Amino acid sequence: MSDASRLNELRAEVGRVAATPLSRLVSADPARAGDFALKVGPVYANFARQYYDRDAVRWLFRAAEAAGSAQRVRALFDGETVNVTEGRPALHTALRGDFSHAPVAHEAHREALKARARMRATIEALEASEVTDIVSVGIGGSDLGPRLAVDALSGPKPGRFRVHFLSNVDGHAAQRTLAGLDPKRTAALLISKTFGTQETLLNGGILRDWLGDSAGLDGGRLYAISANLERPAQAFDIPPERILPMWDWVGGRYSLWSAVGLPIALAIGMDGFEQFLSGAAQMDAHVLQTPLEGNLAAWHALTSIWNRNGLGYAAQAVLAYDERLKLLSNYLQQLVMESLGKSVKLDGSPVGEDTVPVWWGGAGTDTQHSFFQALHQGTSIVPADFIGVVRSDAPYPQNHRALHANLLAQTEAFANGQRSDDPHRAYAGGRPSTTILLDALTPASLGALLAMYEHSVYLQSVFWGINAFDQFGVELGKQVASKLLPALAGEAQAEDPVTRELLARLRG
Ligand SMILES: O=P(O)(O)OC[C@H]1O[C@](O)(CO)[C@@H](O)[C@@H]1O
Repeated sequence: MSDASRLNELRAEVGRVAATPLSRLVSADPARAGDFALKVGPVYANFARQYYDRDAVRWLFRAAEAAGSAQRVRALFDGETVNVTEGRPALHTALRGDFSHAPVAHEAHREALKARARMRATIEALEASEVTDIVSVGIGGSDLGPRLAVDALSGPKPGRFRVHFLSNVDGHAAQRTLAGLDPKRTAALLISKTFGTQETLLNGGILRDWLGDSAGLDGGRLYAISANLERPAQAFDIPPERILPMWDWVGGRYSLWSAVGLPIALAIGMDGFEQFLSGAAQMDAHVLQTPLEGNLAAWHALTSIWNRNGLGYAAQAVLAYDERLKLLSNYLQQLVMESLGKSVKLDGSPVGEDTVPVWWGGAGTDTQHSFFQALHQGTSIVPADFIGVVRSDAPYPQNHRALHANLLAQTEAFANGQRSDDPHRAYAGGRPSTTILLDALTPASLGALLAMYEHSVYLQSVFWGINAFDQFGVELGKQVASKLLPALAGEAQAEDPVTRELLARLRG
């Protein structure tokens, strides 16, 4: 079926469904409250408040089947060249489990195990040293996942190490990160798949100089994690035993499961990191082995397609009702928007449908007091993923009950709205949401949740026929920035007249 006829069919489904308000769809079919829900290990997800009905869901699964979803998932796990524009596989699943007999995937898993052994040895060496603080230097995929997991999983009691993150090229970031740290008790991890990223090289240089002589060949407190094993040695004199590998078959935003996750393992221990991987592997096994209709990632992906292409919603919110998950939306922004922010298909032809919506979010209940007004009464409808945690280890049960009350209240209010004779006080309702609940926030449940999102992203890319694993869109800005560096130093002029004017202002 062509993209155009698929889109026409989808719109016909939407036209039929949208004739009935969301609240009435639910009240007419109350069994959907349980039927539109799945539980995979520690992750429960309920899609009953999405604005579709059973026939629409059936249509979505048929369309996903026709797009070859099941075969493409197998191809991902088998290490086929799913990243066609860069000619390589995307084997993040091999970092978590041995799912395939295909030699390339199997070999990748063996490499991952070897790297894990090196991570463990590195942690033991650091534990035996006087180091108390770790500064993780990296950006994008070399930062957001580890930063989220460390923030989410570090318990209330201090661990063996305090882990800090430095990403932004703005020198204030380095200044703030280093303030209060003792170079003699700090180790730095320079994390960069390419080891060519401007921010990481500049901040890495600051760390090397700040650590001073003791970080040199015999000091042992400057580490690198990279797929480029030569550059850290050349540019930073880091010896091979302090360079941990990653590989070109892992995308940056899918790399937190590799040695890029060393900050996580330092914060929660290597055993905790292994549990994080096991949780992801549990989700992998589910996604690989479960037919689409019972497949959590497929439900999530098809819901996103319905909201984007069917209902035409241009934004998506992720609202974590757990303070420890406040960085989840930052992480998902890169995962989703860098993967799906494409307008051409694998063969270079234009995509026939809209692709990724704008993803953003934050933590409830704070966000209720910032942007929820617009979500309740604004003219744009923004579907939302609400994430909650069933069991809390916080010592204030009354707060946890209040948190849950707010989570439930918001999804209900979004869906059902409330009539009023006063238009200012009326709530239209019809705002769709998915509620995702983790049994508890543990390394395993977080791993499973993030793997679910990864697979949802991949399945959306399969539906649209786009490549989820390249990111050429971010290159142009980098190229222009490097051309402008001489102009900022006063050694050249900018060609673009507006840039010239702004440059004059910036140079004072
Ligand atoms: O790990 P690296 O090579 O420093 O790249 C950092 C990030 O830069 C990007 O290439 C683009 O911003 C991301 O995809 C990547 O995660």
